[in-house]
Amino acid sequence: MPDRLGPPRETPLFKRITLIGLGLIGSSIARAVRHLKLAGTLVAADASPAVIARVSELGLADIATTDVAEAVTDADLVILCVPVGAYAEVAATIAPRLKPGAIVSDVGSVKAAAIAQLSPHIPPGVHLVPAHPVAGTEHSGPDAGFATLFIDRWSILTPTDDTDPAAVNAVRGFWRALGSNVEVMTAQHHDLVLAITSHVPHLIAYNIVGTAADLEEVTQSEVIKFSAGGFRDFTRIAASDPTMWRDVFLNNKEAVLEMLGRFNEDLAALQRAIRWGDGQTLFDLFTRTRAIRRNIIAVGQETPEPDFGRRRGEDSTGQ
Ligand SMILES: NC(=O)C1=CN([C@@H]2O[C@H](COP(=O)(O)OP(=O)(O)OC[C@H]3O[C@@H](n4cnc5c(N)ncnc54)[C@H](O)[C@@H]3O)[C@@H](O)[C@H]2O)C=CC1
Ligand SMILES: O=C(O)C(=O)Cc1ccc(O)cc1
Repeated sequence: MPDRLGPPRETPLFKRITLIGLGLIGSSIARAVRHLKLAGTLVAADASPAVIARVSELGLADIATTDVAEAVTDADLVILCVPVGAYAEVAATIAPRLKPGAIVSDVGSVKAAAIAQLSPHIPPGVHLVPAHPVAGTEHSGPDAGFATLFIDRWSILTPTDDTDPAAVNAVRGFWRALGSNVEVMTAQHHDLVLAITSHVPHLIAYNIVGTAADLEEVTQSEVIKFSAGGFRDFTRIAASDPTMWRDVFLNNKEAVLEMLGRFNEDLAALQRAIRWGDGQTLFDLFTRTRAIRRNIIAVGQETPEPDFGRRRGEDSTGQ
């Protein structure tokens, strides 16, 4: 699988791109946009002065500012890369400064709530094209980003029926340039699929690490000391950003609760199989799940072993 971006473009895709939020995802986009010369001018805006100082030190943008409203002036493409809980505030701040014809997009992990929070603020003549790159790590902040993050990953676009197809195509072209495969679906479908493939797995990781930590007292600290591979993999996921994940669960409530209901039923069936010594049920499930893992690796959506979220080039300790 290619782990490099292609050569820089002769002509930029957009005259002016503004990224709002320069953490893991925003700074990864900034690095790729700079490398590929996708923007005539790249503007970076973040509410945190420390983040903006770091963006300037790292040379991630042509202009770096804490003035979010000023940052979108004359932008052709604005991408929100902030936690979903900050969307309404950011949208209200930028709305009066968006120029007609501009595209507003985002990278949020939930989509129906993203649209609900953004669309009331989008002025007539400005195009909202919600997006979600299904790529990331447990790290946060501008130092955590890397330009190859999106290569061979999926980016999902969730336009509404009213969205201008030309604007959807422009955003599709942007993510294709960053190396992603692009799929279009409804926000509701996205939220249901991601609830089971991403959100519930994170909740399970947070929960099992929390349960183990609570058991530390009775086991005299042996839980962490003797943690085997499986538990260690959960601790990586459970190290993910608390603000971002709080916002994901608060904003994809129905789908997560629906999937948790299914999960609890299946867990109860496994409990029953263990209680009654029904080895066949356990064996059949474990055989099916092993095939799923092998298939994921075969289609190249995963690095093989042992830590599927690590950056390309990192060793298995994530260093
Ligand atoms: N972390 C991951 O693996 C992935 C995250 N996402 C989505 O990307 C978005 C950003 O996540 P990360 O980059 O991981 O977060 P991060 O915590 O690394 O960065 C977020 C940045 O937003 C800034 N920010 C917060 N509120 C703001 C406001 N009101 N105005 C301006 N700036 C503000 C913060 O100062 C910070 O620099 C989230 O919506 C998340 O759901 C999507 C795919 C993967
Ligand atoms: O680090 C991991 O394993 C992830 O699952 C990263 C991730 C987190 C949130 C997303 O919306 C998409 C990808």
